[in-house]
Amino acid sequence: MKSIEQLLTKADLHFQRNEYSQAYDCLRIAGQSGHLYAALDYAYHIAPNSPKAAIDYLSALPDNSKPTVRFHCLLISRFYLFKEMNYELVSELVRLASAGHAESLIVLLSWTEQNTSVYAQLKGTLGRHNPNIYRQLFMGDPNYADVSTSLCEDTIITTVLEKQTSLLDKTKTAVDSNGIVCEMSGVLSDIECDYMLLRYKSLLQPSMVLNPLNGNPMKDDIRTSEVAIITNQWVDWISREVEVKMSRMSDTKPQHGEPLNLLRYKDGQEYKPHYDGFTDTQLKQTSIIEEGGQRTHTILAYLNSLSEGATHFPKLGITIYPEKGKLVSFLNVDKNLALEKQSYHCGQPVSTNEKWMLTKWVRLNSTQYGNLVHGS
Ligand SMILES: O=C(O)CCC(=O)C(=O)O
Ligand SMILES: [Fe+2]
Repeated sequence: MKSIEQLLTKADLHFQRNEYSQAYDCLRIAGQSGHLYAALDYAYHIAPNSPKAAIDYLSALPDNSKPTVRFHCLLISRFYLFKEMNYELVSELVRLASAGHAESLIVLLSWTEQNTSVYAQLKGTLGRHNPNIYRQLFMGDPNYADVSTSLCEDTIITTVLEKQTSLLDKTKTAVDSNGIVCEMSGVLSDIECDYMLLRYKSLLQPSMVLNPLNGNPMKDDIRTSEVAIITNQWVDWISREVEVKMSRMSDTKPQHGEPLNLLRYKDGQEYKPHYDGFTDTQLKQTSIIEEGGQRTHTILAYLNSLSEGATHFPKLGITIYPEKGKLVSFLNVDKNLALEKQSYHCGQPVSTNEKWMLTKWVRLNSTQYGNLVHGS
């Protein structure tokens, strides 16, 4: 019988030699011997193709009653197995939240209207159990001290399920007569917007664009913002939820998405007029084809509201100002998959304010990222 440390060292060696199945086998056993992160790595490795097996594996661990283990079972159920929030799932999330589990509380808060008693109860529970996370998310608002009642579980379950139904019933509005650009307000909750910004801002780096000649990322004056690319090692429940909302709104599949980009523009930064779709030269490059082919759609989400820094489509004469929680989607190609010339657009410069947003570029086919994060 090997120790956990020996198993992890062995897994590392296999990873270095690209021997993935042996490496994950070591993680599986290390997980069963009590190493939680090895167990989660293994579970997320098998979840895209075998979500049920991933949940069974986690549920059979010796520490299967730990909130973290239960939370990840629920996450796998929601995004890989059922692909929706159902009654059982929300009730278990509420039980974890009642016990003070921070991530469960944040997920539930993101599904709840502000200024309601349910919101105040969830906020209070987060403040009491996780004061540091509370302070970051609510910027020091000390109001939770007023709310001392315990969570009213049935009301929370009903609230979350009703919110899901109301979001599914929402319809997008075409902004131009051909429906190239569409918008939908109030899709992301304030908590989702604030959380995405706070959680991922530490990953910000200068933005890149793809070199039209060889497809390699490069710095260019055309795009001066900073960007955080939320790759699969950083995704969590909230970021996946945002992606699902973006894909519903644009009638695309979450599996076809590239990783989300979090963008920050400040001090005159901008994204000059450009196409998101690839040129014919870029489409001949294997790296682009392998990763799902042409970028057919773009979905933007604004994380704050501004009266500058609009997204502008000069050929369509459309100007959309950032509005917190609003999604905008547009087509980068026409019916024949040729570049949609009308999709030419820019992010206008900001002067006095910071502009925070998310961009999702969606490909014609599945991406490796999409399958890993949303199942196959
Ligand atoms: O900043 C904007 O409003 C547009 C961003 C954009 O065009 C992009 O990320 O592709
Ligand atoms: Fe763009």
